[in-house]
Amino acid sequence: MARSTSLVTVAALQMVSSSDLAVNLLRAEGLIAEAANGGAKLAVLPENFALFGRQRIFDLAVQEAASGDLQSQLAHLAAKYNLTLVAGTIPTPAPDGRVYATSFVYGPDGCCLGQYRKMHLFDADVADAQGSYRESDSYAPGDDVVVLETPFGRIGVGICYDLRFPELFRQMFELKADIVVLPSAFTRSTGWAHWLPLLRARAIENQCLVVAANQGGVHDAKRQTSGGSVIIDSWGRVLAEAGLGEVCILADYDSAEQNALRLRMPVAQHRRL
Ligand SMILES: O=C(O)CNC(=O)[C@H](CS)NC(=O)CCC(=O)C(=O)O
Repeated sequence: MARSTSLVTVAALQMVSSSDLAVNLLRAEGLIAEAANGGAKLAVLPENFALFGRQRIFDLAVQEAASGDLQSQLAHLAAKYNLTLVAGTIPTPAPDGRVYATSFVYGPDGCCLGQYRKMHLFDADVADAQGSYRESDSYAPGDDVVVLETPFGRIGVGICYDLRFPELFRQMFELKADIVVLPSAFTRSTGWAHWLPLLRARAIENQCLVVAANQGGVHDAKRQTSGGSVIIDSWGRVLAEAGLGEVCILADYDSAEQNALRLRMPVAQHRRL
């Protein structure tokens, strides 16, 4: 039977990134290839997929600003595998000497469709081996909400800790986002408690597809991430879900079904605030 034209296969790529850029890139390509083989037209990499850990982010940001080498490689991967690639995050220089956690999005022709800089920074104390997270020591916050037009829908981009701020996703909804992508590196303790319910809430309240790609494993003695990368439809159904480890999950996004839901229950028109 012919596949409905309203269906598009999407992928969340879960990694256990290390501080070895070359190895991380090879693994990312392996997962992108797997997504393409599964028919994916959209693939989402996790936060800090290319370089996990703080030591070399400034070097990489400066190097990237000078050469753009990593960005060219990512553009090339999108074109090679003929898909829209949400390239997790990489560090880019901020004017105050810190870096932005920047998510570049590439179309299947290798053109950069846009970029989003993480707005909410994870300065929190957590009951794990690391204990204290002070992301704003090295990262500067972005200022702009980003929703990008693609042939299969409008894509809103959020990153990790942003998930805890529903007003950001509401703004994406106002900008007519159909799909929300969320590259992440949730800690194991907070992720196992909050990741899935927060993601399902964002999908349900904004009637959108959510494609959340997390880190999922042990990165060093103090840092474990929670995995559970997931694709959730606008009804809140979990269409595909990972455990731990490096894995590609796939699901079909049905835009016709989502649009029908938005007509049956037009929450966008019912808002009072
Ligand atoms: O630091 C790195 O190397 C990679 N980046 C991260 O891990 C980021 C910033 S520390 N993690 C989060 O935002 C976790 C949020 C979270 O876990 C929650 O909201 O509960």
